Parts: sequence; C-alpha cells; structure tokens
Amino acid sequence: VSVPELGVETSHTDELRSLMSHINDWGLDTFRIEDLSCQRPLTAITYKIFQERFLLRTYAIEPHTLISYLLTLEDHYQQVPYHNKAHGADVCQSMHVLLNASALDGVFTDLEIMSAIFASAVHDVDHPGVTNQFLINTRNDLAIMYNDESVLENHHLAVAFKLLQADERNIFSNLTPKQIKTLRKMVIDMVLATDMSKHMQLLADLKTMVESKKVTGNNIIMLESYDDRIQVLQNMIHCADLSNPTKPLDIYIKWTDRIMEEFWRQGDKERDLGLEISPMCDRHVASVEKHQVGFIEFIVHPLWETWADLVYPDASAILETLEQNRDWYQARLSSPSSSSST
Ligand SMILES: COc1ccc(-c2ccn(CCC(=O)N3C[C@@H](C)O[C@H](C)C3)n2)cc1OC1CCCC1
Ligand SMILES: [Mg+2]
Ligand SMILES: [Zn+2]
Repeated sequence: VSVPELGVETSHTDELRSLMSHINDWGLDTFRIEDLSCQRPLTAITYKIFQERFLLRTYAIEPHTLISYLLTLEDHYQQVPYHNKAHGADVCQSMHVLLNASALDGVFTDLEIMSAIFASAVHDVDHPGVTNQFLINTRNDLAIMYNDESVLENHHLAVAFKLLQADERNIFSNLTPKQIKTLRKMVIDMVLATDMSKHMQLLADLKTMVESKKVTGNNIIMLESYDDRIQVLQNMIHCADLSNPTKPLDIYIKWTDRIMEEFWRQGDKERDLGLEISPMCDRHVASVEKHQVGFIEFIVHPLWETWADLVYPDASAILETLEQNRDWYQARLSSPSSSSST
C-alpha cells in the first residue's frame, strides 16, 4: 500500500514540502500548513516528525498504518475555534522543537521521544471547546464518567488509545509488551499534566529541579529517576501547550482570536443556560489585551523563564519573543483599545 510523499494528498506538494523543511524551527506557521495540506495539519506535521526522527524504522511502523491512525485521530478533533486539529499539530511541532534543545542532547530514549510526540499529537483530541469547569457545572456525561477529575484530559487519552485498537491503525503493533506498557504510562502522565489545575505543582517541581540541576561536562542535564524524566517531559508538553505567546506576533494574535471566540461561545452557552458567565467568556465585556497580559505575567512567563533556566541558553530567544509580545499587548492596553486582530 503506497502513501503520498508528505503523508497527505495535496495539490501544493512543492510548497508544502518546502514549508515542511522548517519542521525543526520555532514559529513554523501551522495555519499555512493547514491550508497547504488541505486541512490535514496534524497528519502532515506528525508524519514528518516521525520520519525526521526515524521512528518508523526504529519501531517497524508501516507508513500506511501511521497515516491511517493520524487521519482518524485528526478526524476526531472537533471543529471548535481553538482546541481543533491545528492546535494539536502546533503543540506536536512545538514539542518536537523543545526536544531538540542541546541541553537535552542524548538525554531521552527513542521510546520517550516517540511517547512525547504521540502525547502532543493526541493531547486535545475530541475537545468540545468548553472548560472542565463548564462540563462539571452542567453535569456533562464526561464529568460523570471521570468524577470531575481532569475530565477533558482523561477523555482525550481514552479516545487516543481507543483508536489504536483497530489493527489497521495500531502503530505500536511491533513494540514489545514492556515498551507498550512504558509508552502508555508516559503518554498518560504527559496528557494529564496538560490540565491547567496541575500548573502550580508542575512549576514548583521544575523550579526545584533547576535549583538542584546536575549537568555533565558539556552542559547536558542528568536525569536519573523516572520521576525526574517524566517531570521534564510533563513540563515540556505543558510549555508547548502554553506556547502561543512565545511565537511570532502575527501567529500569536491568530491563536488569541481563536481562544477568545471559543471562550465567548462558552459564555453564550452559559448565558442561555442562565448560568453565571465564566471569567473572560462574556463577549460583551471583552478586554482581550488585559487578559493576555495577565496570562503572560502570571502563567506563561514564570513557566517559560524557569524552562529557559533549565535548558539555558537554548530557550533564550523564545523568552525574548515572549517579552516583546507581552510589551506589544501591554502598549495596546494604555492606547484606545481595539480588537486584537487589527
Ligand atoms: C492565546 O491565549 C491563550 C492560549 C492558551 C491558554 C491556555 C491556558 C491553559 N491552557 C492549557 C489548557 C487548559 O488547561 N485550559 C483550561 C482553561 C484555562 O482554558 C484554557 C484556554 C485551556 N491553555 C490561554 C490563553 O489565553 C487566556 C485564556 C483567554 C485569555 C487568557
Ligand atoms: Mg487540553
Ligand atoms: Zn492543548
């Protein structure tokens, strides 16, 4: 069974191939890949990363099996404004770049790397475009199923692993039982770490690790225990999930427009249901810039500053862009406010 060169059928093969040659660059334009791949950004990006890292060869994965899994996974991302397949693709590519930090050179095994790429690609699959709190408040079946604990994140994992059960999609069929057990545990630990309610604990543990950082001669981080290794991978997927403000400004602004539309649609549902409208979800009381400045000040910058310490100097340019973007939104705060997309 033959597969297309780039994993997806496209009439823009040359342009897509050219864009894909920048798969290792921070700030790759996921939106352009979405267009050039005929709305298959997650399949195109994840397939390219698996090839780039020789994972098909290392784990004897059939190309058509990988494509079949990725296309089905992509089809299970919902058409919501932000938490859609483009976000999944973006987090996957961002994780791929973070794994390339020279401070992490040779630190992670191929299995850990494949687990991290897979976890990133699947981490928001079938996201309904509302928050955990909304699902809990409305007694949604998912909240009942998962007893109000990391409701969405548990659901993303269940869907991702369920899709593997079909033989034609089982990309891990040639792994040993021990490898499958290890991969499954690491993927679960990483996706559960993308729940914002875990943020403070993750950041505290990362800060402790930075303070007690042990490096080899050429400044490569030493991670002895599973707990240390998975903690770094959990912070990486969390950083990738919160990486929008660290990207080139025109790309960041598009993500902001999408998350606000998703939040405002949730607010519309809450208004219709007579529920209290959640913070930042009322489209009639919008302060987009203020919320982005607050998000960066209290969440994104503290996290990325700590990450940049751990892998110093690999993430310094990313931290620089984050600070420039924060200043840009801050400046718009003082001037007459206008929609973030202009
Ligand atoms: C480009 O803007 C954002 C991009 C991403 C996020 C963000 C925060 C946590 N995550 C990780 C997933 C998560 O846990 N949640 C639960 C809840 C916080 O809503 C988030 C959306 C998803 N992602 C937030 C962003 O902006 C804030 C939300 C509106 C204004 C300020
Ligand atoms: Mg999520
Ligand atoms: Zn996400």
